[in-house]
Amino acid sequence: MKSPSQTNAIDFDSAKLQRLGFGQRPPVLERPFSLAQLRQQLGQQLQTSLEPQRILGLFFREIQRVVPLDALTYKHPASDLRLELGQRGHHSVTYSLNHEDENLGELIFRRNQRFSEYEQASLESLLPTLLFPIRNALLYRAATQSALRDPLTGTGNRIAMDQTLQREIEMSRRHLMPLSLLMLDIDHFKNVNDNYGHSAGDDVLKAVAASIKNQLRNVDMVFRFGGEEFLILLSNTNREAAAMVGERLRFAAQAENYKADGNLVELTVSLGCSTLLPGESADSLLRRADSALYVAKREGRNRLQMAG
Ligand SMILES: Nc1nc2c(ncn2[C@@H]2O[C@H](COP(=O)(O)OP(=O)(O)OP(=O)(O)O)[C@@H](O)[C@H]2O)c(=O)[nH]1
Repeated sequence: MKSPSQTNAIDFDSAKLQRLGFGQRPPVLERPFSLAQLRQQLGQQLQTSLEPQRILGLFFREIQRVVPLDALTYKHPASDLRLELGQRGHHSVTYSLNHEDENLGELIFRRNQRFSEYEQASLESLLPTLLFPIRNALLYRAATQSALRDPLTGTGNRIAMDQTLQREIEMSRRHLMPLSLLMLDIDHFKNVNDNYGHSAGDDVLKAVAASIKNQLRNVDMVFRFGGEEFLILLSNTNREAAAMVGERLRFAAQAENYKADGNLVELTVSLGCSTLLPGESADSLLRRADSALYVAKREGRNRLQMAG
């Protein structure tokens, strides 16, 4: 039996998505459109994606058939998720999404005109169509994130780092933007374990990761590279700017008092920094940062070494 060609498969999918209103061009919004019709349509459409951004984007677009809006905000702090769609508006109505005892986030509808009671009732009757799609999307997000996170420190793990580094290198080439990398290692970390125990060492590792994340704009670019080693990817950052970030991280680590088994410990970190060269591979970029880190250690620790 001949298997369907890829072209056929794509045609079928796009036709199906088109019928559900996912065409490339946004459909002309027809009004009036009954609430019951819209509820039915949303019930089908919203379950075709597991991405919160996509689900809320569709919801935001479609509900405007019955309630014109200027903006929609969705917040789910437990998933570290905040999405903003549209512009700001003076008036707002807020709903908390709950399913049984589970909090599925908060939705804020905004616009410059007051919401009438009828409009609020309409929104309330459409909100249930979001519950299961959002719940599935949150579960999916949690599952994919846990596969990509280091459970101890909450930073990205090695798999996430490999994927992100490759993607950032491609972006850097395509958009002709610099890309730098910092490799950070805690100095004499073995002493913390030896003096206070492994579990106290774990607490210190968590605190160091938190201190690194506090100093950075994009916390999604911090990865635990090895035991007490972290890797920080700095997109659109040249050598000089990366050196400044590296020094900032070094000062922050030194300024902080870490708690190990109830005792205050002072720590320093050493860093190696490399900036992507034309045509350079991910391996080579990592190797150069690692060699620079080795030099920083050899030359006395608590320092930043730039790769040559
Ligand atoms: N508590 C804890 N310790 C870890 C973990 N992973 C690695 N380590 C410890 O990190 C220490 C690393 O020690 P070394 O590689 O000798 O380096 P160091 O003592 O930091 O010294 P320098 O890097 O040379 O400044 C070892 O004691 C490891 O057991 C972890 O997940 N938790």
